Amino acid sequence: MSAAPPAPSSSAGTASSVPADRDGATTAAPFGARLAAAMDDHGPLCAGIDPHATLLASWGLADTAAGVREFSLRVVEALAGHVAAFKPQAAFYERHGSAGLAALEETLAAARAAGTLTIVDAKRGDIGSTMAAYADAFLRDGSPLAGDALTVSPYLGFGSLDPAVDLAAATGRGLFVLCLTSNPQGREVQHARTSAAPGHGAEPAPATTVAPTVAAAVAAHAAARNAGVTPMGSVGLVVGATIGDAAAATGTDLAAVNGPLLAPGVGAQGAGEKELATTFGDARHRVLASSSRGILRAGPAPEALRTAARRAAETATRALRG
Ligand SMILES: O=c1ccn([C@@H]2O[C@H](COP(=O)(O)O)[C@@H](O)[C@H]2O)c(=O)[nH]1
Repeated sequence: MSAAPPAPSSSAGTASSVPADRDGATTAAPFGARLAAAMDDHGPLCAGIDPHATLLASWGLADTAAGVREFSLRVVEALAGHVAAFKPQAAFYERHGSAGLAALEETLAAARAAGTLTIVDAKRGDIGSTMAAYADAFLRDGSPLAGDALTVSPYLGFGSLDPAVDLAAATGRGLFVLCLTSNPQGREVQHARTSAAPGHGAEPAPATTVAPTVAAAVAAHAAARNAGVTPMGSVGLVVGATIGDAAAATGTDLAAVNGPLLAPGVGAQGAGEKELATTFGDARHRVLASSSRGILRAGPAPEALRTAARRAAETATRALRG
C-alpha cells in the first residue's frame, strides 16, 4: 500500500491547506471553500476515473489491478490542473481486491501531489457505529484511502451519517450525499414521502400535513449543516444532470442547500448543455458537472483526454456560469 498522505489536497486556487497544528494533526481550509476556488480556476467540471474493463481494453491495458493503476495514473497525469476535481469510482478498484485498493490509494496520492481535489465515489452508508469506521477510512488525515470528499448514502437515515459529517468538518473534507441520482430507478425511493414532518425533524407528520419527499428531506438536512457558511458549506448533494424537473417535482430546494451539487450523468448518460442549464435553476453556480466515460473514451493519448475534458468544461461553463 502507498504511503499515507498527511492531509487533504490544496487546490491550485486561493483557498488552500495550512500547516500542521501543535498536535501534529493537519488542518485545512474547508472543502467547500477549496472546491469553490478550484471551480473558479478550472471550470465546473469533475473528471470521473472509472476504469471499466472495456476502457482498459481500448487503452491496450489488462483488466487487472496493474492495468487499473496504469489507467488511473495516466488520467491524473493528463488532466491534473485542467479540471476542478477527480472522482475515482471505488467499485472499479474494489473488483481487483487488495491490489485494486492499493491502486486507488496511489491514484489519490498522485492527484494530491498534483494539487487536484479528489472525490472518492464509494457511496458508503450504514448504522452510526459502522459509519464511524467508514469515516475513519475515507475522511481521516493520514488514511491512505482518504480523498478530499466522499459520496455517502443517506438511506439509513441522515443522522446515521453524523460520524462522517463530523469527521469531514474536523479535517476540512467534504461529503456528497445522494439526493436525486442520475438513474431512473432512484425515483421509487427519492420521490417517496417520508414519515417525518416538513423540515428536518424526526417527529411523525400530523395527519393533515403532507410529509416532505425523501429527496427534499435530505436536501433540508444538508442545508441545515451548511447554514451561514461562505462561500459555501462542505455537505454537498449528488443531483444527477439527467433528472429533468425532479427537483421541482419533489419539492427539493437546491438553492437553499448552500453546498456543492455533484452532477453526474454528463456525457455517457446523455446529459449535456441543455440539461445542465435547465435542471439546477438558481443553484447552478454551485454545480460541479461530472463526466467519466465521456472523457475517458477519448484516451489514452493525453492530448486527446485534455481536449475532451476542455470541451466538457466549456459546455459546463456555458450552462452553469452564463
Ligand atoms: O447518481 C449518480 C451517482 C453516481 N454516479 C457515478 O458517476 C459516474 C458516471 O459515469 P459516466 O461514465 O459519466 O456515466 C459513475 O462512477 C457512477 O457510479 C452516477 O452516474 N449517478
